[in-house]
Amino acid sequence: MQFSVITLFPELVESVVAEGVVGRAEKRGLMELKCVNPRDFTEDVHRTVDDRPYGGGPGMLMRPDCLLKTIRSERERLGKAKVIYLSPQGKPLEQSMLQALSEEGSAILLCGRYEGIDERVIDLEVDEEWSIGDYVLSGGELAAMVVVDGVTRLLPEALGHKGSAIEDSFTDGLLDCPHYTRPERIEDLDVPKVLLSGNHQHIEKWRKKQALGRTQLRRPDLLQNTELNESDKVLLIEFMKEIKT
Ligand SMILES: Nc1nonc1C(=O)NCC1CCCCC1
Repeated sequence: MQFSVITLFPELVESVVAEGVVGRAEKRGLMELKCVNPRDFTEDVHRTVDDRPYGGGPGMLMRPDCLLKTIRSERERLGKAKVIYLSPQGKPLEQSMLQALSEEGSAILLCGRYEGIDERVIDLEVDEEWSIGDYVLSGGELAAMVVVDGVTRLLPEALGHKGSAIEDSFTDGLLDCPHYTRPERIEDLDVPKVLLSGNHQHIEKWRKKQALGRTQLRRPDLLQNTELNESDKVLLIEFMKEIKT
C-alpha cells in the first residue's frame, strides 16, 4: 500500500509511522508513506501557499496553483491513485471505506489548513471527500493519520494474529465484545467463567452475545443496517432478558 500525504506539516504526519503496528508495517515494506509539501511547488521567493478569500471573510485559504501542481505530481508518480480530501464536509468515515481503500493499493491524501482550500482544487483533482467526524480540527493531518492507521492495520500480515482485524468491531457491523486478561481477579472483579472454560464454542457464543447486546444498548442504529440470522436474534433476546434480571 502506497500513501502520498499532501501536507504543510510532513513531520506531524510522519510521526504515525514512528511506532506500533503502522511503524512495523512500514519497516516491513507492507506500506509506504511519502509526505509531499505544497510549499515545494511554489514559485515565488516567499514560497506562498495561502491567500485571502475572495468575497472577504476571516482567515486564509490554501492557494490552488501549488496544490494542483503537488497533486498532479503525485498522480504521475503513483499512477491510478485515488485523491481523498479530508474535511468536515466529507462522507463520514466507516470501516467499509477503510477496507475498500486497503484493497486499492495506493491513495493520495490531501490535508487542508487555514480555513480550507480553493474549491477549484476539489472540482479538478479530488476524487472523494472524507470526514472523520462532525467537528473541526486545525488541519486535515490528524484525519489523514487516522486513515493511514485504519487502512494499514487491515493489510494482510500487518497484525500479528491474522484473525485480529477480521474479528474487529465494525468488521461484522457490531461493536466489540468485552475483553479480559490476567489477573483472573482484580479488586473483587472476576473474569467471566466461560472465558476460563476452554470450551471454544461456548466462548465464541458468549462473545457474539456480548457484541450483539452491547450494540443494541449503545449503538442500536448499527443494528438497523445489519441483517441478524436466527441464532443471533436468539442470542440478543437472551442478552436483553439477562440484563433485566
Ligand atoms: N472533521 C474532519 N474530518 O476530516 N478532516 C476534518 C477536519 O476537521 N479537518 C480540518 C479542516 C481545517 C480547515 C481546512 C479543512 C480541514
